[in-house]
Amino acid sequence: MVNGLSTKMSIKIQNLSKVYGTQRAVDDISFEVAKGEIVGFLGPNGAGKSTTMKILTGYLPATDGSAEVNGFDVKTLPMQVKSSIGYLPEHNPLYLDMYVREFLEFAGSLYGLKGKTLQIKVAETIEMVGLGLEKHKKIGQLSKGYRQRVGLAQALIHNPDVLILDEPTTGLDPNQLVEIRELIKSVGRNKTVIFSTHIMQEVEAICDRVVIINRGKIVANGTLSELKQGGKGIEDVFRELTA
Ligand SMILES: Nc1ncnc2c1ncn2[C@@H]1O[C@H](COP(=O)(O)OP(=O)(O)OP(=O)(O)O)[C@@H](O)[C@H]1O
Repeated sequence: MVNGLSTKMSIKIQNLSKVYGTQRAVDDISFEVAKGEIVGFLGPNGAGKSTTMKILTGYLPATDGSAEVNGFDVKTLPMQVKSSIGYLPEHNPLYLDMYVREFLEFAGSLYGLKGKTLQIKVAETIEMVGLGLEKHKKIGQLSKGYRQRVGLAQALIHNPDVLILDEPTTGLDPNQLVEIRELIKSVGRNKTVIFSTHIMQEVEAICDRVVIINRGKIVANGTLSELKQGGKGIEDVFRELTA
C-alpha cells in the first residue's frame, strides 16, 4: 500500500529507449510508479527526463521498449493514455492572447467536456489552483507563477488519474515556489504524480520516492530514506550518482 491506496501500477516503463540520430538519449530504462505515489524524476541537464515524459504522454514515439499509463500502452492505446494523464510540459505553451477562463474552456473542450459540465469543471479547476482573482485576465498579463497555475489547471481540467509535470517550479520566485509545491502536494493526495525538478528541497518536501536518471540510464530508484542511508543529504547522493 502507498498513501493508503492500492499498489496497482499507474506508470510502467519497460526497457525504454529513445535514439535521436546517433544519440541514445534514453537508454534501456525501466521503472514503475504505483497508484497514489508522488515520484520525483531527477537528473542533470540533458539526462533524458523530458524525453521520457514526452514518450509517456504520447508526444514522442519510443525507439524501443514499452510505456504504460493506467494499464494502457502509449503506442497502441494513445487516446486512453491521453485521457488518463494531465501533462504540464517544460516550456508550458499557453495562448497569451486568451483569457484564463477562455483558455481553460478550450482545454476542457479538447477532452470532450461541454455545456454546463464544462463550465462547472472550469470553475472548480480555477478554484483548485488558486486562480480566482486572476481569472478575468489574459494569460499574457499574468506573472510566471500564475501562468504555471494556468498550466496546472489545463493539466487537471479533465480530472486525470496521473499527472506528469516537467519542471513545474522552474523560474518561480520563492513565494510562488512554495505555493505551487503545496498545490502539487494537495492535488497529489488522490492522484499519481511524476514530476521532474532540479530543486532538491522540493524532492524532500513533496516526494514519496525518487528516480534518478543520468545520461539516459536509471542510476537510483528508492524512497528518500533509502537513498539517504548513511546520513547523506539528497544533494550529495545526487552528485555522487551523476558526476
Ligand atoms: N528533438 C531532439 N533532437 C535531438 N536531440 C534531442 C532532442 N530532444 C532532446 N535531445 C537530446 O536528448 C538528450 C536528453 O534531453 P532531455 O530534454 O530529455 O533531457 P532533460 O533531462 O529533460 O534535460 P533538462 O534538465 O536540461 O531539461 C539531450 O542531450 C538533448 O540534447
